[in-house]
Amino acid sequence: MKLQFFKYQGTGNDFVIIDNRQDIFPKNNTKLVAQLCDRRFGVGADGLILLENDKMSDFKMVYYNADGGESTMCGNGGRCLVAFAHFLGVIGNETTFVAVDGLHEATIEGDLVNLKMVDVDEIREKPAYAFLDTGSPHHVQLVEELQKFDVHKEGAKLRYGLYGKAGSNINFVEQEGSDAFQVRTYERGVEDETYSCGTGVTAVAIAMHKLGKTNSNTVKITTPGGDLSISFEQNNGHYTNIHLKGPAIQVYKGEIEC
Ligand SMILES: N[C@H](CCC[C@H](N)C(=O)O)C(=O)O
Repeated sequence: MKLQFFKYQGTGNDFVIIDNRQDIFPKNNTKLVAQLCDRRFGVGADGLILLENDKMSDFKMVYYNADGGESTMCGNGGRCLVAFAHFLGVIGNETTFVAVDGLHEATIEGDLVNLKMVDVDEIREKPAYAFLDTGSPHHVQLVEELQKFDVHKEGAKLRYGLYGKAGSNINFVEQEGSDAFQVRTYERGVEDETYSCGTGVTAVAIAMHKLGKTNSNTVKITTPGGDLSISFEQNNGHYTNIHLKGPAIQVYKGEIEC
């Protein structure tokens, strides 16, 4: 089968995106998804995303990690899918779409996509880290000298050790300023460090506010793949109106025999 795909990246978190409104993609073929994401034998990506029709909203997002398994919400992937839907003319500059964690509103202006994330009501605080779910599960841990930190080794230890089979994404953080942080993320389902993780930087921004490391409701996060901005409201420990904003770029369009 000849398969047309588009390659997108959001601050270096990269995706194979397929217009599946005609329901042509073999969704249960885990091997095929993993092969398409393989950086040697396939296109290469952190994940694969399907754009599908939805009766109640503009479109539906289906997300798969590079290991081929369908997974929880992808913030950077959601931003890239909004850019793709705009490119196809499925939407204008505003949209509401459905993903595995519910409805998401988003706006697009040029290359910048502003995506509303799910509310966060529970943040588990431990002495050395915080754990919260921003559409995907995230461990958030402050470290010294982040640039020298062995993210892959330490991330895998926590992902398989502390979080067992279900796992979690692991974010290591260094404070840069009163409302600015650097983040590097070990991503579940990629089983490696990615250049950026959208639900991850969202988790970091909220955890840093909860821990009192910042008093600002708009936080700038620098990742190896670029900068993202997270804004939110907070009342009695409940975080709402959470927005993840950053670039989402179409890299190329391709065709693959599979
Ligand atoms: N690997 C994540 C999903 C993708 C998250 C990330 N790419 C993002 O931008 O949020 C998980 O299985 O929980």
